[in-house]
Amino acid sequence: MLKGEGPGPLPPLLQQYVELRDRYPEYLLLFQVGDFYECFGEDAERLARALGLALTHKTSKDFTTPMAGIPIRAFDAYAERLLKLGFRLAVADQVEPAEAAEGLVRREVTQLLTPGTLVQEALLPREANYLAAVATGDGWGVAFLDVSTGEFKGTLLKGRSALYDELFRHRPAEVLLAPELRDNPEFLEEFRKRFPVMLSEAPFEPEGEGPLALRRAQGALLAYAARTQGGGFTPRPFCSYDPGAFMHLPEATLRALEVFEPLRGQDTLFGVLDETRTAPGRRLLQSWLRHPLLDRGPLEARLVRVERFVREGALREEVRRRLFRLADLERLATRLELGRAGPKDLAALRRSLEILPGIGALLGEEAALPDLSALRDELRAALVDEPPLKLSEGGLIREGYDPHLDALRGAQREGVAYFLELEERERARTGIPTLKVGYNAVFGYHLEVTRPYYERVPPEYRPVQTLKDRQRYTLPEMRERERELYRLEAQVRRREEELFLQVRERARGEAEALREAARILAELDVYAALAEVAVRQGYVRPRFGERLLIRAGRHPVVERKTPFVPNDLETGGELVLVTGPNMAGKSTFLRQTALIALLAQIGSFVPAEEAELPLFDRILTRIGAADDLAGGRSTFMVEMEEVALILKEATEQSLVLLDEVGRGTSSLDGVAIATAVAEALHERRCYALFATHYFELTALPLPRLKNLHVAAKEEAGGLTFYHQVLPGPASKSYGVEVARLAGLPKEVVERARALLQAMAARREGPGEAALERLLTLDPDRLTPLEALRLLHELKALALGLPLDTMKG
Ligand SMILES: Nc1ncnc2c1ncn2[C@@H]1O[C@H](COP(=O)(O)OP(=O)(O)OP(=O)(O)O)[C@@H](O)[C@H]1O
Repeated sequence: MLKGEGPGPLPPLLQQYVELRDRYPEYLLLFQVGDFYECFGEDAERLARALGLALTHKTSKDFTTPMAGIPIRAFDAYAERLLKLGFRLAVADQVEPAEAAEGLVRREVTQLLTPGTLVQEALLPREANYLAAVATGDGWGVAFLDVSTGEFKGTLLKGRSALYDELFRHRPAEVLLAPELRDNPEFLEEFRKRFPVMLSEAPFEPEGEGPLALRRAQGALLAYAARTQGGGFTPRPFCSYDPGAFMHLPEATLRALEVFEPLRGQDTLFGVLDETRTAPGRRLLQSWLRHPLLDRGPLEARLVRVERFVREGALREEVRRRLFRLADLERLATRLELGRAGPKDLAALRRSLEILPGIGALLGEEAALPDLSALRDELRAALVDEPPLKLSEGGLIREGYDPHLDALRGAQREGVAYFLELEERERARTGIPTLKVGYNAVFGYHLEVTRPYYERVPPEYRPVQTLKDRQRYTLPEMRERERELYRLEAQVRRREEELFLQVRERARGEAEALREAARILAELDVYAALAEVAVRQGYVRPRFGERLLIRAGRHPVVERKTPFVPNDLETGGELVLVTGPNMAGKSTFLRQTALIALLAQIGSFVPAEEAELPLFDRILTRIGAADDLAGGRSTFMVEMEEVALILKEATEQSLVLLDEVGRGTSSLDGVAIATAVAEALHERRCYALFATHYFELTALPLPRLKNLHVAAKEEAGGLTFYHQVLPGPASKSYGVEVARLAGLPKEVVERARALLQAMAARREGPGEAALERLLTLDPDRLTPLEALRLLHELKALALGLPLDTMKG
């Protein structure tokens, strides 16, 4: 029931509201009343709270209820906020003109809006906008649907972590979980922490082909899309893909390399690369970054295309200039199919089709664009230059397109001309110089006479309205003419609508060709964008081979902000240890190597003077302070889990980056773990870069160990960082020096220096000291307490620590 006060029955308007609202219980119903969308009762309170709106009251004779609303003209902005706040929206519009209604205006729900099923350009992000569904069965089935483009795909995965990686790659806006997952509190809790997105419900009835889990996921997506799109929606054919066909980029890697999202600051790899000029191009570039290729053939093919645009600057510029004016043809094709394309959409389509042949001519064979000139000509002939936003506004079909419409408009013009002439005629006839023909919504056309001339008003004038200083009249012949005009107006509107729908139908028939054009143009856009970045930033075309050789490599994101010191790397799959003081640039060096590899495997040029790279099957990373995403686990625990996964997955074709593994525990454990991990990586024969503070590692007796260090120099004023990577291990750690630079209190720095010296001295022979102490005592004469104290003492001696640090 509607929360309200008063004894009476619900007023009819609210009755209608409640009926519609109850049909969409999971949605917030926005109910059109004139120029506003209103909510009533508790929903009004929710709406007002969410948007910070004033809450008013709807009051009728003996009923009152809270009311809050948003103006329709500001709908997009409010809807976007509401969706972000986690609302699903049902929009109930008045579906007949208020004048035509007998009693209450008819209202219907015309749109259901949820974050994962949007097709409204104004509400959509520029990225792909996925709805995902997850089900279990013979594995983990996950399927994705982008309603705005019709993209529909999915895959069967073996385990939960693969599922998380796949979801993380696609960043769905909304997720449907099968009942067995939704009802599993442990799964649900973990899932919600990792993916704070809207979870919605749908039946998981199997649809399509393939393993059961995948069919169930597909079924859920189709059911949900059918509900929100009102049945008119058919996705593109389902594409079952194999994540193993692409380079494996786990969530940890995408995060650590800041591919799409910054860890700190705002800059990302995508941000640097995104010189695309069209929305489909932008989405394609994102998709390439999520799915780097494994095979040389297609990569070389991409590189050839990028190289052409690098070499031919004028061509690149010209193509990019034209691409800029293109509409999002991919999403437009979907709106055509859904019957949701408006006059502006068709105008944008026309503009785009006018640009197409020019691009085709510039590129020749390379852009085999479908011929859409017939549709273009049709749109040119049919639509006025600047059509209105809404079909109902009228005035969108061009003169000369349809003889019938032209005839109606001709008659309409004559009708209007009659009223203009009427003014002249009646002035002459009555001798009233101020006589005017006017129009208003209530009385229609009328004759207006001011007070001084009342006496001259002829008897056949029929008064319709009296104002302070003027009277309004009508004539029988005027009434007739007016009715005729209305009739013509309605006919014109109807005819325009008919013609518009015909043209839209024609365009809809070309939806597939439009998608094809969009696909080709998106690729062009990405090639041109990658070339643009390559030229601006001085990238080179990478080669693929056995060695990992990078000459004068740079970090593509860091180099945009600071003067960058380029660095070299050459390895044939050795374990490369990188040492050097904190802040020297070890992490940056590791990251830039991985970013160069990633860029090469999407077919991009890379920030270096020369680069030869193996085709990596995966990039695995353990870098930086691990945020505990799933909650409850310590930093060290997360770190070890990541290392475990790396050791499990790394192959000879993998690029592995480890940054300071073992930091999160005691230093002895840390060294031990780091050493064992280094040995295991060495064993795996993967391409590994291992940055560490443990100098013990640099001397490990491993045949394929290579030491590099990042140079720094101690000078009078402290440390100078050169950010230069040089052969061999670093000479010492400089940790205390960096601590001083960071502003640790002077006395603490002094104390640390002293301790460091003491420990270094004792480390010469810590075993000796412990042994000596052991030999001087008689175990039989010790109390248990003394024995315990002694054990602490021995341990301190063995570690070379001062005794007073080991109390307790
Ligand atoms: N080659 C380079 N040229 C210019 N600046 C660099 C270079 N490498 C790193 N830097 C800058 O030096 C700073 C420290 O870099 P980074 O975090 O890589 O150091 P680190 O050795 O990994 O430090 P820590 O051991 O404390 O993690 C950063 O601000 C980075 O921008």
